[in-house]
Amino acid sequence: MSVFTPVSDAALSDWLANYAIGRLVELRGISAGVQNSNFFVTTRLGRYVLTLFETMPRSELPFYLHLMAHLARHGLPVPAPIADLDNEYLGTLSGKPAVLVRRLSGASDMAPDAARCRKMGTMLAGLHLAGQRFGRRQLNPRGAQWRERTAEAVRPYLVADEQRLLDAELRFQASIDVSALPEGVIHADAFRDNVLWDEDQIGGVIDFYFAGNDALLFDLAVTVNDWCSQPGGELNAERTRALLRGYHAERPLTAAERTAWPAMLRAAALRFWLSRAEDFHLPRSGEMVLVKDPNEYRDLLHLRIAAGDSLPWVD
Ligand SMILES: Nc1ncnc2c1ncn2[C@@H]1O[C@H](COP(=O)(O)OP(=O)(O)OP(=O)(O)O)[C@@H](O)[C@H]1O
Ligand SMILES: N[C@@H](CCO)C(=O)O
Repeated sequence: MSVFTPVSDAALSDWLANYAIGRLVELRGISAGVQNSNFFVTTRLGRYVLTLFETMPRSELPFYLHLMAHLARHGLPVPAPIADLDNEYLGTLSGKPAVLVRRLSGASDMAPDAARCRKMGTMLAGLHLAGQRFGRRQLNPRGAQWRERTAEAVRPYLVADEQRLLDAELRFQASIDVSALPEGVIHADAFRDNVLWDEDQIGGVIDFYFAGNDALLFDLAVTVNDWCSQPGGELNAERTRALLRGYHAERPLTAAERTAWPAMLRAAALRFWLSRAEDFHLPRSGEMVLVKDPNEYRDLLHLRIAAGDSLPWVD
């Protein structure tokens, strides 16, 4: 369920009077997604998605909206926000911060083949290259500081083996020098369900609300862990190499990134183990988070540690 705050046709019609996209033709709630209220909106001039932000503070939203506008200006298929007649992206509807973005075409593919993984690598490099010139900066909200804080909060809920794994991994990650890694704005949640395929092209990359500045390689690791893991969790070498090659052809990976690759795959696995464990053990009242299985990413972390240095790379 993803419509938490209702919007009536009448309220939306009034709101749209301050936009240049024509009168309302159809309003329909979207049944996927767990963070915000989303609606498909058709007007006389086109198709859009209306998002009402349920929990994110209004002050944090301009970073994301301007990032999406910036990436869209660079030709990437991301949801460009629509400005109202006062030239503002962010409005208020049903008492919530609200934005209209362009509706993109396609559907997600939960079993992408190597050719699609390669295209995803190309897309991620494009996002990183365009992001280099983005004028705003915000640290990855799920970066190193968040990791420490969240680990402390969820640790009491873990069993002894899990606590040992967590403590050892936090020590390991704290020992990694990331200063030589190229950094920039990363999507940070480019899972398969956030990418829409239109025939064999990527029609959309959505859900930028975890974006921030961090090592670009971390984004690649998040993406590879989700796109290229086999059912047991081990990386599929063909798909991993395809994704990395697609990326490398656009933004060549450096020697420092090669060295840091195993550690980044572990950092990415830890990040999603922690966020899922937090959602599971410490659900915040008033937040409607669909809890995904934390054990999947705990087990992925075990596997990446066990793999040591023998993980697929571009070569
Ligand atoms: N710009 C867009 N164009 C086309 N479809 C979209 C767009 N934005 C969202 N959708 C559709 O709405 C669904 C829910 O959106 P989204 O994933 O952003 O929800 P959310 O609740 O904000 O985030 P989460 O994925 O964390 O639950 C997507 O799976 C997709 O089908
Ligand atoms: N991609 C996240 C969900 C939040 O967007 C996860 O799988 O835990």
